[in-house]
Amino acid sequence: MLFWLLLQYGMIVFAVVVGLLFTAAVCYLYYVHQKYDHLPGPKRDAFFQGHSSILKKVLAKEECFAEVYAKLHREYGPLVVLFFYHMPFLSAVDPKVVKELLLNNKYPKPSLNYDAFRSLFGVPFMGNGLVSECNHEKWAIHRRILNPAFHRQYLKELTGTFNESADRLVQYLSLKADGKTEVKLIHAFERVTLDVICKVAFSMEGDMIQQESLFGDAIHLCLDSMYQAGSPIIKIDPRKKYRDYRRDVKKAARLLRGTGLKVINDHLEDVRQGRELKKDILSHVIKSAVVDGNFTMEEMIDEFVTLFVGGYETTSTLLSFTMVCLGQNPHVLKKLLEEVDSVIGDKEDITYDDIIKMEYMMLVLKETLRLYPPVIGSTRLLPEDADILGYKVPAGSSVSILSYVMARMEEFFPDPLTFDPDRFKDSDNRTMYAYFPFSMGARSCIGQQFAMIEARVILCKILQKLDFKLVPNQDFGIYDQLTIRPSGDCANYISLRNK
Ligand code: HEM
Repeated sequence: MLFWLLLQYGMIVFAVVVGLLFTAAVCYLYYVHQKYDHLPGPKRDAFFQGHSSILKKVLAKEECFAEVYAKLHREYGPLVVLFFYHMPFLSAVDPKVVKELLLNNKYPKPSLNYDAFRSLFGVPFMGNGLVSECNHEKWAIHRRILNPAFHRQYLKELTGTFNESADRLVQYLSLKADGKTEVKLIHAFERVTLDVICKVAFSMEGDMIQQESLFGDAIHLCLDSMYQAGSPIIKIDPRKKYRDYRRDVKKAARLLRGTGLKVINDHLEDVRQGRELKKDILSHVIKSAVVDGNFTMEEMIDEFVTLFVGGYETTSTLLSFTMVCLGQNPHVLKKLLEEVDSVIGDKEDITYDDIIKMEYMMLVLKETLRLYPPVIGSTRLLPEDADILGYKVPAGSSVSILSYVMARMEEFFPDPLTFDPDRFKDSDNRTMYAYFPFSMGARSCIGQQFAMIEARVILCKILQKLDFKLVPNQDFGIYDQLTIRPSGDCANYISLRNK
């Protein structure tokens, strides 16, 4: 009898607690909605999930985020808000907002957005490396130490290493250059950029181009899981499929950090043995850690993984999209080949001085980054209430500024969907804050020079020796996985060039 009374009492208490929690959640969500309901944007599909149909389509890879926002901005104007569950996501596409948010250090990166960079299902990943450190003072110390390693002057001295990797790529592609084999360039570029980052940044041994590499798969898996972090289900779903997924992601994160630990220990051993430090980017971190104690071991591993991830997929994506654009625009390819032949000719070692003469190639890369910026934009946190384009936006909001969307707007780039490298020859102030594939301001990409040197050396080498023809009727869409990349394989028929 007493048992039943207690059970009934317990159930009443439980129902009251659940009821209170539910009411609190409803009130909270109502309060959050009220704060943003004056902003433009589509109607929410559901009170709790917000714009869940959009999120579902994006996570199912039916649409990419950048395209979703591009459509919304066309419909609702330069400021748009979407709700994913209780979280408002604002996007602004206006040069004044870009300038204010990106060039002003008072707007930090929103820490919450970078949680998925720091750890994956509880296993450390990029930690508080340069990309994900949101405390400005802490970030500034590490950035100051790493800046010289990415300076043009320093990278100039490493052009030989870029050449060696590009030569290995040409060898690899030449083996398939029979004019009829479909070669998936996307994978070839992933291998070469992995090879470059391993050698230039970390002096790692081994040929990543000829060998199947575990690292590429590990990075893809980690990027995918960072992307999927938008869905809370994936973190807790007990079904085998999701348990296996979480296990594989954790294993991949451990592989990358474990490799970092080994590479760092090799460098530290050089210091202990009094040997000269290797001429690579990691040595700048090691020197600073040993001399000034500016990095702990965990922080060094954070930077290792950050550079590994940041430096590999972005540049391979740029190369893949460039080859798609060149294949689709034979007049551009012809002009570029003329430049390669006149500046490089049969030269084997491409120097920094050679590549800066390749002015048209630079325009081609810039135009590719306009249409296909691998990182679609940046996000900043408003520390206090702000007026954005005439709307009051509450403190604590995250506002995204999307290079992908702005660089495809007619008002900044006439006839935006046409691939026209010459448009950058005389670009004016209109485009100054509408084109920022490497972001802008203090938190802009540290690897911009690195990527552009690498891309030019690789393009020069492959165009010098090989002919490319896009395999017709393949998928030329965009695949969104945190960074964007071609949804197809960028398949080409390759033959040796007949000059
Ligand atoms: C085409 C190639 C690349 C593109 C389009 C690109 C783009 C970007 C963008 C847009 C950001 C800002 C991200 C944000 O706001 O959260 C960024 C940051 C960063 N990128 Fe790149 N990136 C490229 C290549 C590289 C390379 C080759 C490296 C390293 C070797 C690199 C390392 C980094 C790092 C460490 C940051 C964080 C910088 C900081 O906050 O101090 N990136 N990149």
